[in-house]
Amino acid sequence: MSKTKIAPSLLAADFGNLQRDIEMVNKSDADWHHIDIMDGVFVPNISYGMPVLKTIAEHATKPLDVHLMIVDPDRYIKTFAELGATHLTVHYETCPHLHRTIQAIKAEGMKAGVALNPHTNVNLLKNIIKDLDIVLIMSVNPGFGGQSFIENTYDKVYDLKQLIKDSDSSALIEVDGGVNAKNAKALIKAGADILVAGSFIFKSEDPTKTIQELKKSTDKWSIFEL
Ligand SMILES: O=C(CO)[C@H](O)[C@H](O)COP(=O)(O)O
Ligand SMILES: [Co+2]
Repeated sequence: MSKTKIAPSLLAADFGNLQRDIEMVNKSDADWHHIDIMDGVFVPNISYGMPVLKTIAEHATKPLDVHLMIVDPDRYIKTFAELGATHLTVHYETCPHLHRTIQAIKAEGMKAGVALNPHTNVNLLKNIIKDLDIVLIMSVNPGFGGQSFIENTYDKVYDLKQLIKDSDSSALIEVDGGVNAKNAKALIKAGADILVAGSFIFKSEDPTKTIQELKKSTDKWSIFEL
């Protein structure tokens, strides 16, 4: 059984059929629902906000992995907890008091994550890595789905894995942006634990099958390596 988690990004879902797409994920081999919140300030795009998240939470049966691409995320930590987020990830680039932010997320009973933009060095997390449940490596510039995967992500994942091991941290590595069947295995080999995929899943002919195949491909790889 693969330990790799698959988190379909609802950003690529059909919003006219949101309930249908959430239920597809519920019944699939996916592990989490990935929810992208964009504010049009930190990133040049606005996705959706609280009323949509409330609807997602009403229909979703798997953990809600919320990825905040917003300035001053501290203002909304409590609200996201009340709406049902189980995992809350903030961007390193938006948090001048990152330690305080992480503690505030945990105090609300959620798992805490930090996301890094493609240019942000993983070693900047050295002094907080033991406090983190997740580090999300952006493999595209945040703000839009459907972009091409940035190739230096493999090295970043590998470096982060070393940092996690050296620090005796239990943080999981999540990779987000342009993930597909072509890069999934190499990402896991580099040390990724969670793969987020939006367009690759929802724009495919049979999203349920695509999730199943993505999950299976990570499985096969681990068996092959053992
Ligand atoms: O955080 C994100 C964008 O900022 C999305 O989660 C990500 O882009 C997933 O979509 P895709 O797989 O289509 O790239
Ligand atoms: Co995301």
